[in-house]
Amino acid sequence: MASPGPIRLVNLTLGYDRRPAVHHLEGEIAPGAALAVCGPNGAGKSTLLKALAGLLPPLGGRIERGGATAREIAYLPQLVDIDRSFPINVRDFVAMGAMRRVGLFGRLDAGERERAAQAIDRVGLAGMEDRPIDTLSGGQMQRVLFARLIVQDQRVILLDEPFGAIDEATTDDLLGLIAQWRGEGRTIVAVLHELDLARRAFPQTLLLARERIAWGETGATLCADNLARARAMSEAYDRQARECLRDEEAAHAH
Ligand SMILES: Nc1ncnc2c1ncn2[C@@H]1O[C@H](COP(=O)(O)OP(=O)(O)OP(=O)(O)O)[C@@H](O)[C@H]1O
Repeated sequence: MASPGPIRLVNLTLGYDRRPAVHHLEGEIAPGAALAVCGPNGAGKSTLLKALAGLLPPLGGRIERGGATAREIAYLPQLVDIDRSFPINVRDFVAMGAMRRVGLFGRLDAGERERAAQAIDRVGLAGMEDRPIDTLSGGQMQRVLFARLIVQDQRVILLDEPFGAIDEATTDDLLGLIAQWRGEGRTIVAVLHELDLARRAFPQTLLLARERIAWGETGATLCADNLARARAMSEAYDRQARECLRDEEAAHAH
């Protein structure tokens, strides 16, 4: 892999319909870092990941991707956002990770097929290659999604709540894979709700509550003081948003 530069967030403001959801973020993700993004519900964590993946243009500021294009970044959305009704089996779904190399309608050569088979084996799903993905359990589906990430083989990997609804055994297996990716020098950014997982497996954490509360070594970032500030910030923001909404409704009523 070519040696990449850091990912830089420069005065980054993100939002929807011109309404900011994340304000004036500044920070840097070093190549090979494993960064957890934590914070209350609605803090803007998924919004930040979408922007890093190039799926949401900034309202202000910018993201510098250290020489990589957004397409060279692998992104795993939340499981609930993935449409599983598409009729496709495990083998073909995992092989789709090779799309950037072979093109949308390109033929998979023996090397790519072997790569997909190895990835399925690595996540512990050997023997399930022919299963349609809509018949998988939540944990099995998460393993399939990680297998597709292996095939994608990108140096930056973004994970939105990868351990959301999965049991301890699956979590441990997937944490093992993340450790392997780190050993290979890849950069990992993961939205995590369980702070203990961040403390266990991610040396760096960004604590987000619409803005940066803290960003640094995980233990120090997730101290009681910072967590209380994040909660207060988030509650104040929600209160303010509700008041704005009331004002808008009142304006409409007249
Ligand atoms: N597609 C959208 N259109 C409009 N507003 C959105 C959209 N997606 C998210 N938002 C708003 O942006 C804000 C941040 O949401 P986001 O999903 O990034 O938070 P989060 O930290 O990931 O939350 P959670 O922990 O609940 O998943 C919220 O107020 C949310 O309602």
